[in-house]
Amino acid sequence: MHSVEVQGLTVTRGRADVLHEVSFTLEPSRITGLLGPSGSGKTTLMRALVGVQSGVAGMVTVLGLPAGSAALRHRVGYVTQAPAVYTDLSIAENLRYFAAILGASAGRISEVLTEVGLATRSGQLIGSLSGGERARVSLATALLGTPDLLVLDEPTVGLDPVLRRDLWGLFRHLAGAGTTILVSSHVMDEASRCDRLLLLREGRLVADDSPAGLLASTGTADVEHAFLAIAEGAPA
Ligand SMILES: Nc1ncnc2c1ncn2[C@@H]1O[C@H](COP(=O)(O)OP(=O)(O)OP(=O)(O)O)[C@@H](O)[C@H]1O
Repeated sequence: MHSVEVQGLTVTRGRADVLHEVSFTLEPSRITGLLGPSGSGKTTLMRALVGVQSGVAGMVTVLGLPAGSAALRHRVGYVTQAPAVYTDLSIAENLRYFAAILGASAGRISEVLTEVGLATRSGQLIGSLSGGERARVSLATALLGTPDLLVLDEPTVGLDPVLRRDLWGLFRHLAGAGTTILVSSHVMDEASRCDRLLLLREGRLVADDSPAGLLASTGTADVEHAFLAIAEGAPA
């Protein structure tokens, strides 16, 4: 059973089509990496899955329902590139605010704080946190509702290698519990941590394969070179 099914997704932003006839599925318990150069349409694709993008044509079904359905609000977690948290509140106050909206319990707040490694910092104001810490608070808010689908837009940007490793460990743990994860990155070395890769180029899906399958089909040694091989071979 697919958790996400996208068929013929075309998105128009301004006067231009920024996604062209994109089709793919996502499966539970899998981490799918969404890779592509800046401007290739990664954020637009994620926004379409979450149901906050306008100008959408085609079919986007999430957990059996049309993307953006009210019933999906608790079941889909979305972490945007810019942390969506209130800087004049503490970590705990932010989480209490979002927990109230979602109907999540106080116990759940403690759980997510532990998952993102911020349990001992809950009283600290967001404004005094580092960028990486803010990103983890943002992730914690997305986890509050125990989502079945987690959509993460470049969650490891600006994080040091230890935090990046820890966060990928957390993603793997969540996938192990059945969560469907879509994570965008333009750091190609993170691609090898994914079960599957979607490569976007100029709004078109140019590859959909496992990391090993991608290297084998392009005869390359790493995802960066695989991407270049595909980009050079594909018509713009
Ligand atoms: N509000 C908008 N109006 C018109 N065009 C837009 C708008 N927002 C984004 N675009 C265009 O849509 C295309 C895809 O943008 P998108 O943000 O999805 O790319 P991305 O792959 O996520 O890039 P990055 O890695 O830099 O975040 C870009 O060409 C961008 O200029």
